[in-house]
Amino acid sequence: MSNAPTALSLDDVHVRFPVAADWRGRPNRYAHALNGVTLNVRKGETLGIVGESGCGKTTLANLLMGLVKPTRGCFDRGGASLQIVFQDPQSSLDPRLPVWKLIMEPVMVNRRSGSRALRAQAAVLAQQVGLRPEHLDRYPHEFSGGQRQRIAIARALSAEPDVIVLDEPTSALDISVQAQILNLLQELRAERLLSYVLISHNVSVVRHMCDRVAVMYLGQIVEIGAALDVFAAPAHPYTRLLLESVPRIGAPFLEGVPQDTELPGNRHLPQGCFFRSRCPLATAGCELPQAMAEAGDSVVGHKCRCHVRCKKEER
Ligand SMILES: Nc1ncnc2c1ncn2[C@@H]1O[C@H](COP(=O)(O)OP(=O)(O)OP(=O)(O)O)[C@@H](O)[C@H]1O
Repeated sequence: MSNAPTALSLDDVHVRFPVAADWRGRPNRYAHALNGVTLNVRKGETLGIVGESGCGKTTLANLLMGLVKPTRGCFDRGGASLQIVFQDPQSSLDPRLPVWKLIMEPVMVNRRSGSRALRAQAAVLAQQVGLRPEHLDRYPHEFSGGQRQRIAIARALSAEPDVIVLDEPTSALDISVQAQILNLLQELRAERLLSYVLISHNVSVVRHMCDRVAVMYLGQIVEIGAALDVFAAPAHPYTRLLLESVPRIGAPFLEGVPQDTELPGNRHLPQGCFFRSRCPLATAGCELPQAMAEAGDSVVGHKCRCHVRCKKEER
């Protein structure tokens, strides 16, 4: 997998959103959602994106789907076609359309096939995702959450994408249904040689599904590597805390972080390492900007953005 060709790549991508304007209406304050993301997605892999709320995961998904443009840097789709599966199938499916039209909608805009041919195609896709022929003429409200997500997956497949962005694809589903949907996604990836970008705050879903994982903090990737390596030996202090923190009601997301430390906002980006103010390993050297460099475990492709935890920096 590490030698697989690249499906798409991002080079030093920045995205900022205007959040305030001067008296002439010109933006003068920004939310810095992505701050230099460099990343490639390989053909046939599942790349996981993890990080706490507000780190830029949705902005990254929207960028991949062409819904937001980089303010700086380059996004090269390399000719790949992309589709997305959203978290909540309840709101992502048009309630007025029957299942077969929902499934074929992404291609109906471009193709002039007759409705009989489209329906036949929908039947094949429905069967591949575990729906039955009699489901084709029903409407979304007649289905359970898991079945609706199967419809959303069939819909994404109908456009024959190279890459599917999975934005929290199972977090709206009952635990018992989550595994079925994840297994279905795994089977479809193998059958169709798809690439997935799996965005999730659920570390165990990423561990189960992904070949590689990228950890985001305040719009930057702070660690990337084979999922096995990152989970076995997390290098960046943020990743360590993220993996150690067990979500509990009322508990802070990062339990190892002292509670009197300030969470830096993305309107005034910190100098140096973005995680510095919350980091248990912070030293004077963290006041300098941190570059991605090989993590100290000598595993090829395992990189992190921390001078304390890296072999040497690639400046
Ligand atoms: N359209 C927008 N206008 C202003 N700020 C935005 C906009 N979209 C995102 N942001 C800001 O950019 C940052 C990243 O947001 P994003 O939604 O990408 O994070 P996230 O990791 O997906 O969070 P969550 O898991 O809560 O959805 C946040 O601080 C957010 O407030």
